[in-house]
Amino acid sequence: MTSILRTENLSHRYNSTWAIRDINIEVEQSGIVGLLGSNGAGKSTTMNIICGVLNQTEGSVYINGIDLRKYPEAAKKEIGFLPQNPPLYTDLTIDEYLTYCAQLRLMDTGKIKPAVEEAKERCGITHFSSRLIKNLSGGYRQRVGIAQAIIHKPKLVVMDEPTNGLDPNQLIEARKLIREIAIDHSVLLSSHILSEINLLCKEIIMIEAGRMVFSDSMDAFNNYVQSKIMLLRMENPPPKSDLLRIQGVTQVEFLTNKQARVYFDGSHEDISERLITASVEQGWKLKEIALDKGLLDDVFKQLSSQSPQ
Ligand SMILES: Nc1ncnc2c1ncn2[C@@H]1O[C@H](COP(=O)(O)OP(=O)(O)OP(=O)(O)O)[C@@H](O)[C@H]1O
Repeated sequence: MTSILRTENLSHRYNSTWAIRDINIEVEQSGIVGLLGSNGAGKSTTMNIICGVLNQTEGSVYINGIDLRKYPEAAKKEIGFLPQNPPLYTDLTIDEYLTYCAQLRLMDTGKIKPAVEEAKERCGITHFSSRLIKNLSGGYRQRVGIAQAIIHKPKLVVMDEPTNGLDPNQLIEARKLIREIAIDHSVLLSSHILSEINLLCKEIIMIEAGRMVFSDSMDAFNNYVQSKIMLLRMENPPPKSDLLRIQGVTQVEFLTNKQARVYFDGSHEDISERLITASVEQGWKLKEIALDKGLLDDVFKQLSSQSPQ
């Protein structure tokens, strides 16, 4: 089956330095693929090129097998795009705005009204149809942004940091909506937050400083990234020097007076055993011991030094 998205050695420079270099992405027909990278890694550049908003310096983009550079109109029919700052016209109502977006997508006049109704229904914004966009909350504006991205029923929906800046309740709703959209569309979604990608995506592509450093399933990623940090919570913590005396411990950082981050060498099973034994012997009253995978900087360092790409 043809991949819905394939990029070949995608490279771009805005000035003399490359913003992205040799990005090779392949997205199959359904589900959510995450594009992870720190700020400035090249996520927006990659997504803008994939959506035909920016012309690449080198390389190719194929949407459902169609060369985007050669046949932009045909290829763009299959793409919906939610950029980092959704292109909302805030003085229009939701109905006016979505109708305008459908016209820009060159949809047949007779199909526009039902398409607007369907997109509103899917995004849960029907009850605000005649409300001006400027009078909507951030979460609802994001839904309108998603509605414009799916109005023409594209096969691929590209979302640039769609959960950025949402409050915790809006976040839950936005994730739910994205999962629903992914049932019958392929979704490529970017984030600089590893846990966000972990929650939503079945596959992950990671870029760092414009280069692809990882591309595989989320499970493979979690197995690949071996954390070298333990988080300990103790009722009666020892001094730092005692922790540093334990074989394999290389660094200790107290986050609160009861919680410590312990960096180690060797296997985590060995170090856990030594820490637990020391806790029993020395009476630290260990309440929690867990691997800490949350430090994206460490993951980047580990992957960029290990990856063959
Ligand atoms: N219009 C531009 N002109 C010059 N340089 C640019 C331009 N847009 C982006 N860059 C540079 O290209 C690199 C990649 O930027 P890009 O916005 O693609 O990264 P990003 O991963 O999306 O980051 P963020 O999450 O901060 O948006 C950065 O070094 C950035 O400074």
